[in-house]
Order: sequence, then structure tokens, then C-alpha cells
Amino acid sequence: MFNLLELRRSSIIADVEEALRELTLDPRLFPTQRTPRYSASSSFAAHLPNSKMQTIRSSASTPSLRSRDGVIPPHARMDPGGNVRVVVRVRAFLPRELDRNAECLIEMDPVTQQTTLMVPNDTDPANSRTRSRKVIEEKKFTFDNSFWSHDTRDEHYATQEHVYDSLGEEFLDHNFEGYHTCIFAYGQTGSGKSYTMMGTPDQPGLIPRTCEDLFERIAAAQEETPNISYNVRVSYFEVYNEHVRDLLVPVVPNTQPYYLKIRESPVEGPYVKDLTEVPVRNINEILRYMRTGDSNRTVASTKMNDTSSRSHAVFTIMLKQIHHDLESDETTERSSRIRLVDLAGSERAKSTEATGQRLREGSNINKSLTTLGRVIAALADPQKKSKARGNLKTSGSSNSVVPYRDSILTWLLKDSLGGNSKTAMIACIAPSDYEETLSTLRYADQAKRIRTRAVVNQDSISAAERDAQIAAMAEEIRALQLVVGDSRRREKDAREAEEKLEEYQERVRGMQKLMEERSLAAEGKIRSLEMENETLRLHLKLALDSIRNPIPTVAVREVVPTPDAEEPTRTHTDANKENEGGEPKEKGVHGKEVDYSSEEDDGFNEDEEYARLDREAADTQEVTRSLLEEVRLFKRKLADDKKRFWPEGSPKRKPFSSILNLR
Ligand SMILES: Nc1ncnc2c1ncn2[C@@H]1O[C@H](COP(=O)(O)OP(=O)(O)OP(=O)(O)O)[C@@H](O)[C@H]1O
Repeated sequence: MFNLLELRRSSIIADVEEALRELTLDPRLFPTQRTPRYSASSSFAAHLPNSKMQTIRSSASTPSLRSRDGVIPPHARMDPGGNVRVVVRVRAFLPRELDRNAECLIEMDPVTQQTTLMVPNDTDPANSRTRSRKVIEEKKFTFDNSFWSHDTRDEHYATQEHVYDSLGEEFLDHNFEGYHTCIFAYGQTGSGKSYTMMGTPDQPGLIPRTCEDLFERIAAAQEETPNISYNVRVSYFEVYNEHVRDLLVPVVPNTQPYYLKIRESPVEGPYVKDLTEVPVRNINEILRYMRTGDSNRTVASTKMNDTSSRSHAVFTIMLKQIHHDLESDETTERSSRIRLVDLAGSERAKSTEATGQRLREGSNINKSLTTLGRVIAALADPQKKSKARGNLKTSGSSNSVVPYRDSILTWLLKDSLGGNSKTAMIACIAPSDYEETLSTLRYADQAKRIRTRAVVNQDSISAAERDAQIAAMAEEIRALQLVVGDSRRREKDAREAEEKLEEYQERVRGMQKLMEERSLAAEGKIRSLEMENETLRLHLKLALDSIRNPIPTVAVREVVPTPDAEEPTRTHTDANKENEGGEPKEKGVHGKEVDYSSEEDDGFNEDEEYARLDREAADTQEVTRSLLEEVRLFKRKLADDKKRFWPEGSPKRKPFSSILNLR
């Protein structure tokens, strides 16, 4: 009995130990302590099967990624939900502000992270608009961080490095854990967004620092664990005047800019179609692309900022980590997206004194930022959202209440603002503009309430699954090869058919030519036959006329020569005599000699002559009939050929000369 109980006890202890071991692997059970330096490989390895607990060093709210069966349970992959992280940063005075003796209206408490906006005095002309307000009062806001970058001499001065260490580094941790992240800088024009995101060569901002840290971590991880491979790709685009432009495509001067289209996939959400995504292998490559894109950005000088960004710029890094566990022969793939967004600044046309193109840009910037404000408001106030959802019960999905699609910017950032992403907003403020700063701080305060639902984007597959996938792919390749082979064969058949068709066409062309020649010859023949027929008809008529109406014998009178006449008058007898003497006689119709000297001709038989002429006429008619018959047959042949070679409805026959290219 005792032994049985002992056995039961040990079994329970083993179960509890196992359960505890599983729980200890979940970093959410640890206090969120940040480590001085993060190790990429340790982060990934920490969540892989058989990992040791001490390798977990991330401070993020990382869910358990243990998955031996290749499927991460939904509760483990889902972030319990986190609010958008909101920080605020105030910049130093610019020369124009120093010139007008502007006063700093911002105070920040380094302990409570509270930011206070104070009431301006009456002397600063930049705040004249404020005086028209009914109530002007001090406003206090608390954010996750308040970065004091106003006075370098202050001990709490927040440098670029400070900002990266407080925000960028932690977000990169999330990326290595498999979460999508997004950091966007918001604020009025000239408030320091580009400085914070991109920085200067001497003071690099969040983007270059993230790139640098990313490759440092990859290099360190690869030294540590060779069985994790990394794949990094980068893209960079801007939204300018509600159009998307690829910043990694070289700008060709004096040509129309090429704008890209937005598509939405059920899995990936909205995305830019045909956007350049380049693979990068080291820090130099990624920085080169970053600079190229940055130099392609639309920037212009306004009264508020010499280098004002006229567009929203989105720099995206895609990180893929592929881990292969030799022991379990399991492959795990994590993909994350790092979105770093430098928004264009809100601006008042009066302050920027913009006209023409700058004014149009400004109005488009304001329009998209207003939509961003409405999206933030809809996401931040779930009550309003659900109320609206209730109202829309009959009309559609819950998403329809958030006006993502009202601007290109919000549509593209849909996932980052209210979906699968850990998101941070950096509210940049100028030190001496009450109205604009209040508006920015209210915006930021509202954004604090937005909750996103980030998911670890990881797929694990066992050796068996991988083999099955490979087999399926091989099958697919085989099927594709068959299709390709089939289409090649069909292509060949089509080519042969085309050649045959060409040959037929050539033959038809030849026949056409022959027929046209024959037709011409026939026309000529018909014409000459008709002429001959006409001649014969005339001839016959003449002959018949001459037979029916013979020329009567002319009675010749003897003329007695007069003495004074030189030549004696010739008599008929004389004429006969001459004839007898071999002089030419007049010729008859058919070349026969006809003697018209006397009406009574001894050898002439009228009936015989009529009969002969009738025969001759009949012969001629017969010849003509047979010729006409021949012509009729020829015409019929032509009609038959035409029917054969130009069936009805076939294209209009071209002139033969055009077929032969004869001019
Ligand atoms: N923290 C800072 N420290 C020192 N200088 C700063 C800081 N922030 C901004 N500046 C300077 O302020 C000016 C305006 O900054 P920046 O161009 O970053 O503003 P922006 O918000 O991006 O403006 P826009 O929306 O018009 O593009 C620049 O000359 C920049 O160098």
C-alpha cells in the first residue's frame, strides 16, 4: 500500500515538475527587466523546443513559443493585447525662434514622465491665435516616455541614442520574437520628426540605429548558433499627394512619376503592389538603400522648415529567422515586419505661407492626418466603436466603422494601427507653439488608448511535415513541368499550323494571281471576239446588200470628139478594150472580181450565190455561238473559283496588286 502511495506521489511530483518546467519557459511570468544587450539568437532559441530557461532575456511580453507538434496553440501565439506605446519629444529652439525671443512652453518630469504645456505670454506673435481662445490653460499629459531634447546642457537631455535605447531597442526585441512592429513619428511641421526617425550623419536617428543594431545582433547570433539563418529584406515608399511612390526605384528626371497601386489580401492585409523589396546582407547594404530612398523623398523648403518632408515615408524591414533543430529535425520559421514611419507634418497654410504646389501638398497632408486622427479616435474609443457597430449591425463588419480606407496612409497602416502589430507613436513637439502642440498632445493622448493584438508570426514544421511539404512541392513541380511540356508541345503545333497556314495563304495568293491573269485574258478575248463578230456582221450585211441591190450597168454614151478637144472622148468599147488589154477590174465584196459592165452575166447564178451566202452566215453564227458558249463557261468557272476561294463573309478581297506589293 505504502509503495503504491509512494509511486502515486512520485508520479504527481513528476507531473507538477513538468507543468512547472513548461510554465517557467513562458517569459510572461518573469518581471520585465531589460538586459543591457539583447542577443538575437538567445531570443529565438529561448522559445524553441528544448531551450534552457536562462537563455530568455527579452523583456517583451513574449508568449510561449514551444511547439513540438509544429502548431503554436492560439493562446500562446496571441499577445494578450497591448496599448500603443506613446512617447513625446520636444526639440530645441530653431534660429527663427531664438530670433523672436520665443519662450519654451514645455516642461517634462523625468520621474513621472509627465509633460506640461504652459500658457504662452502675450508677446510671442507665433501664439497670437491662442489669444482668440475662450479658455487658455495649462495642460498636463502623461506618456510612456517624455524625451526632453530642448536643452543640451540639461542633465535629462534626451539624445538620439537615448531615444533608441528606450524605444527602438525594445521594439527590435519584439521583432526577433516574431512580432510585427511599427514606430511612427507624428507632429506639426518642423517639430523634429525626420530628425528623430532619420537624424543626421552625425546624429543618426531611429531608422539607421535599428538597421545597425539588427545586423549586429544577427552577426552575434550567427557566431553563437549556426543553425539559425536570417533573411533580411527592405522596402521604402512614400505617400505623396495620396499616391504611393517606390523610393528604391531611381528617379528619372523629366518623366512622369510612377505610382503604385494598393491591394488587400485576406492574410497580409493592405499592401503595395509591385513594391521593390531588396534582400540585404549587411549593415552597409541596408544603409545604402536607406540613403537612396531618403534622397528620393519629396522634400521642399517652407517658411516653417527648410527641409520639410512633403510626404509620409514608410521604411520597412522584413526579418525572417529560420531555425533548424538537428535533434528533432524540426524547422521553425519566424517572420516579422519592422515599419518605421516618418509622417509629413501637419501645417497651417498661414504659418507656412504656402501657395501653389506646396499648398496642395499641405492640404493633402492635412487631409490624411485628419483621417489618421479619426482612425485613432475610432480605435481609441471602443465604446464609440461598439455603439457605431451596433448602429451598423445591419450594414456590415465592425471594421467598417474605422475609416481606414479614407486615406492611403491609414489604409496602408491598418494592420499597424489596429491589428497584428506592436505599435509606438513618437509625438514630436515644438517648444513654443501652444495651439499646434496642444493638438499633437491630444492626438497622442488619444492614441494611448488604442489596443493592438500582436501575434507571433511563426510556423514550425516537423521533419515528417517538411518531407510531406517537399513531396507536395515536388508533385507540384512535376505537374507544372507537365503543363509546361504540354504548352510547349501546343506551341510547337501552333507554330506548325501557322507555317501551314502561311503556305496555304501563299498558294491562295498564287491562285488569285492566276485567276486575275486569266480573267484579264478572258476579258481581252471576249472583247476581240465581240469585235470580230461585229466585223463579220457588218461584212455579211454589206454582202447581202450588194447582192440584193446589185449596182446597175451604166449605159455609156459615145462621145464624138470635137475638133478643138485635145483628147477624144472615150467610149464604153474603149474601156472594154482597155480591160481586155489586162487593165485591173473592180473587185467584189469577197475579193472576187466582179464585172459590173453588163446586167446579164453569163456565169452568175443568183440562187446558188444566196445559198452560199446563207451557208457562210450560218457558219459565222455557229462560230459566234460556240465562242459565246465558251465565254459563258469561262464566266461560270470564274464564279465557281470565287465561291471556293472567297467564301461568303470572308474578308473583303484585296486588290491583287496590294497582295503582291506592287505599286
Ligand atoms: N531634437 C533635436 N535637436 C536638435 N535639432 C532638432 C531636433 N529636432 C529637430 N531639430 C531640427 O529642427 C528642424 C526641423 O526638424 P525636422 O526636419 O526633423 O522636422 P519635421 O517634423 O520632420 O518637419 P516636416 O514635417 O516639415 O518635415 C531641423 O533643422 C532639425 O535639425
